[in-house]
Amino acid sequence: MMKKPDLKVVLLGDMNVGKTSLLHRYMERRFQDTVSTVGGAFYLKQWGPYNISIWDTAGREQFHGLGSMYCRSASVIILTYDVCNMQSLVELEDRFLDLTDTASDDCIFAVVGNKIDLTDDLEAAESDGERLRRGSATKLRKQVHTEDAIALYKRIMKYRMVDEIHAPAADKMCFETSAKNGYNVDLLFESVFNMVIPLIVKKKANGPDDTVNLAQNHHVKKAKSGCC
Ligand SMILES: Nc1nc2c(ncn2[C@@H]2O[C@H](COP(=O)(O)OP(=O)(O)OP(=O)(O)O)[C@@H](O)[C@H]2O)c(=O)[nH]1
Ligand SMILES: [Mg+2]
Repeated sequence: MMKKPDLKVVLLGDMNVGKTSLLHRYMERRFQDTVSTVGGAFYLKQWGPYNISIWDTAGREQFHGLGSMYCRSASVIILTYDVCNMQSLVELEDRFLDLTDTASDDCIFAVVGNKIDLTDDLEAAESDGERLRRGSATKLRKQVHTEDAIALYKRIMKYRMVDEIHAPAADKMCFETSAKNGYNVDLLFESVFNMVIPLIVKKKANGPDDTVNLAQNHHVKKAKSGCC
């Protein structure tokens, strides 16, 4: 019998930023064609003795109403934007941040700039061979800089009323990734998993009723099948 998840991780962000691709890369170790997500989907990840559910949400406006339900009791929210699209960062604050009101009080936030392979910013994001084959003329300009993401992270902490001294350091919680070539993808998920383990331990010590609520999961699944 499957054990119920010990905690919940939710990916949020505008359509087309690469949420589904990041999850495929992490869970299936590959980059493949995606279709724009309808409603949401979840994966289960075994992390040491713990079961973590990872929820992929739809960025499309029409599914916006589901967002706060997906975030309910979440321990980690991964806010994802596209480094070549400033508007996708702006949307995180304007459209997605208030959906996280339903997350756990001690929820950890990560801000993730995906598609770094499309920019010249990070030579490490591709191999020499790839760079030679492609040539550098086709690279896009990076529109969102690390400092923009760090500033957003700090505003998120303010919004959540988390004292900066108690929050994980901004530079540790802002990542730049490529679902396409895998750059920083494992680092992202492994960092947040390691960070929430103390929270799992604390929740377990507080008794089973304080862990992920089954009734709530049931609710989410019903909603999911309803809209697919
Ligand atoms: N170059 C590049 N393309 C990417 C990367 N990640 C995703 N893409 C492409 O961007 C498009 C959107 O990716 P998805 O993963 O479907 O985006 P999403 O955030 O799940 O979108 P919604 O489900 O509509 O919210 C697809 O064409 C992907 O192939 C990346 O790291 N680099
Ligand atoms: Mg998707």
